[in-house]
Amino acid sequence: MMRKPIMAGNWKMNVDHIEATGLVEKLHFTLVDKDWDPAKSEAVLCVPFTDIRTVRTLIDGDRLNFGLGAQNVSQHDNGAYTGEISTAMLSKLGVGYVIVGHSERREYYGETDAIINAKALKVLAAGMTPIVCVGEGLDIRKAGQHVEYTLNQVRGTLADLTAEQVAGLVIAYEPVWAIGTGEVATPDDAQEVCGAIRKEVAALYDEATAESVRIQYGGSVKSGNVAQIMGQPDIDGALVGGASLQPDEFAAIVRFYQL
Ligand SMILES: O=C[C@H](O)COP(=O)(O)O
Repeated sequence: MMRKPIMAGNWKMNVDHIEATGLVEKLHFTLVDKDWDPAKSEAVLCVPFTDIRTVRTLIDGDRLNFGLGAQNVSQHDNGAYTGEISTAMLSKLGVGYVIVGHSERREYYGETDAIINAKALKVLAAGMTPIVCVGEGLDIRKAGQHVEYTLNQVRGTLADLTAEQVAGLVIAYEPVWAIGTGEVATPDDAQEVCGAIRKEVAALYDEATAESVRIQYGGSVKSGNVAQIMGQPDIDGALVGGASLQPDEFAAIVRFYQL
């Protein structure tokens, strides 16, 4: 089966809803100028909650070929969870993707595999696609435990998901030491773990599910290094932080698959 590549920009806590208008328009015009063919790859913007309405309106109004994503969601349906946002609220705004378990959520907000698993299940139940993040820190990498550590996160975060659900989701492998540091994993390093993730999905489910799930690499992806990383057999796209805030950079990354 041919997997459709997916390039997702994670704006993190940057860009207010006014600035979002400028960024989306610039990105759109850059891509249109360059004859981007959205049939060949998918582009998703994972924006702050406060930007969702604005970006949805721009996508609909200008018929832009971008998917819309959120960066987090509650694992609860509704109720007394001050400050939280539910899957129902997101899906009603036309959100299609939700990042769950980003390493920054794990590190600063204590999210465990069990919480991330609960969030992934809720996202799926609401008809959206989770982008489930996994990846090791520097100490684990130095100790040579990165593959086993990451696979353990995969097992924990995918618990109780059906084969059909896993076939449709996106797993983002982000070695924490490569996030926002300018330090990119080598193509072989990235492939080692992404290949192991696909094998693990085959072992947990079946070959067809493993062939279908899309696996992204994330960590200092830029227009200048995207080709090397995406050239690997088990890497189907990128989760891009810093470079997604620069329209020319992100447009070049999105267009990589049609060059
Ligand atoms: O979600 C995106 C990743 O954390 C990568 O961020 P970065 O491209 O700024 O290294």
